[in-house]
Amino acid sequence: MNSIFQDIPFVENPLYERIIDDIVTHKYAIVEDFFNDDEVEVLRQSLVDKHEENAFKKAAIGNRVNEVIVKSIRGDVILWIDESQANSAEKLFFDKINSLVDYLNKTCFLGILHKEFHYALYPTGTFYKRHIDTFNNDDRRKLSFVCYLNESGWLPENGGELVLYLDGDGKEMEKVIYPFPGRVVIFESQIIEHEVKPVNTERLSITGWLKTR
Ligand SMILES: O=C(O)CCC(=O)C(=O)O
Ligand SMILES: [Fe+2]
Repeated sequence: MNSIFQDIPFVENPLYERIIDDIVTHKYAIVEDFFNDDEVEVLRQSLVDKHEENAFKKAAIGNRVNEVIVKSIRGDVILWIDESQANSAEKLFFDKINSLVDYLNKTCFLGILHKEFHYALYPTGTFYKRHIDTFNNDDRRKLSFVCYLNESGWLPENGGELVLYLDGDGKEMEKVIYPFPGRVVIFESQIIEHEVKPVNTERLSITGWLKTR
């Protein structure tokens, strides 16, 4: 019998399978070249244009109910991205994100229903102290997602490393991750404490969360 639920063949995606494996095993995944050079370029240009239009705001800590700006904790400026108003760069961004989210939902029963993403620019000298991405009054964030949009040739001496604090058999272990362009880091929002070390030059990214409910 024909039905609209006729089997659409499920095609295994090796990259997504690897991401899922890494998250299940290590609580985080690092993906090189999730966005290729051209994609990074258009996304960076979109960030830079909006920043030049003065659309960015100082980032706060806490959520929208409960937010305060504390420069001794975080110094980046951000702009939330509205998917319904996406420009061509942002459409390309959400196409890739949505493809991964669909796959996660088909294979992992994570139940991701919502997402939220913002551009972030860390001016020279800024940082984001050690923290966790969920709030006392809201635990819907399941996966944190950071996508780096820096120019190619990012040097370790630029600083701005993302440090994940992991559990290495009862002993804390630091995983240091450089914000190389095209690289994406995904981690469990409710578990992984992390920080952004001080930057010695501007540092550009898109950060977001995949959420339940
Ligand atoms: O930019 C990064 O590497 C991480 C940013 C972050 O931790 C956050 O925005 O919550
Ligand atoms: Fe964070």
